[in-house]
Amino acid sequence: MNTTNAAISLRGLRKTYAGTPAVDGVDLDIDHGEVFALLGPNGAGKTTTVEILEGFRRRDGGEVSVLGTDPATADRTWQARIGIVLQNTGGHDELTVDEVIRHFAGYYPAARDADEVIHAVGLEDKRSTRVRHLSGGQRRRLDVALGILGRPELLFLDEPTTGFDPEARREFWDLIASLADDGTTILLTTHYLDEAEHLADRVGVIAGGRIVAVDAPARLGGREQDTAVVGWVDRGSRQEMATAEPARFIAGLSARFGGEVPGLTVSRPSLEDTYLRLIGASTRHDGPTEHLEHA
Ligand SMILES: Nc1ncnc2c1ncn2[C@@H]1O[C@H](COP(=O)(O)OP(=O)(O)OP(=O)(O)O)[C@@H](O)[C@H]1O
Repeated sequence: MNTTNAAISLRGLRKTYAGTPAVDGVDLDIDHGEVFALLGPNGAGKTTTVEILEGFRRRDGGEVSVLGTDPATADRTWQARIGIVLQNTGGHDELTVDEVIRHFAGYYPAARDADEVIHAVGLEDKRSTRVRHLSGGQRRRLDVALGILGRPELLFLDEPTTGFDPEARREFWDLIASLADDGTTILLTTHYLDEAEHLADRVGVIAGGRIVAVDAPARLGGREQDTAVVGWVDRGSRQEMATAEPARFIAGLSARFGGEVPGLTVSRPSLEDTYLRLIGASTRHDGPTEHLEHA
């Protein structure tokens, strides 16, 4: 297996539940320092894949290397190098935010400073609040705080901003960007396409347990080569033209209007359009998958 610069390397990963494949031959390399978003509809196999990488689930086939180690046989030293934010964590209801963070800091050989972490996730106002009194979004921030406490080289984030209000999501994105700047490798799953577009160096789309596309968000599924649609207003009526050469077309329009083009817009398929096309194509080939969910 080629693991030269890969923080994560998968070859032919397979997992079957009661004879039904949930992950069906996944090959993937994620580089050190990369932010990688795994996208896919409900039931696509994201959580199963990620939990195998985290060492929580056993695979039925394939090769897996995470930070140079097979998670199925990894020890505590390896565990201390990764950070995990699961979809639903609970517990510690009677402790305060401050107590929970200081308690878990004790488990790591070189934990981040508790105050620094509380500040990073924006829970300063809640440091003396018991966990059971936190809102859903605040609990999620606490989950993230616990995930980054041990200065992980590799951070797994499973739907990290579900339940966040828009401002909290932006703040969280800044936090992830700063962790990435420090060299942390990040694998996140999300149903928010804008989140993937904002944060990820590359995205992988998984459907029916198979990877159907991997690329930078701007290039996924040939997006950057897709036809652009130029819109404008001519004598009060909206016009549109699909073109592979929008700059040339707009130059022609501008000449016609003698300068500014009224109501000019240029649009290309959004990441969501591309994602839905990829998922749709996969669904048609593989039979029905479960419901789509996206923000
Ligand atoms: N413990 C389990 N036992 C049986 N089937 C399971 C188990 N965990 C997952 N599955 C099935 O495996 C498939 C993949 O599930 P998985 O949770 O990996 O999907 P996902 O992409 O994370 O979905 P979501 O976006 O809803 O979180 C689904 O069909 C699911 O029903």
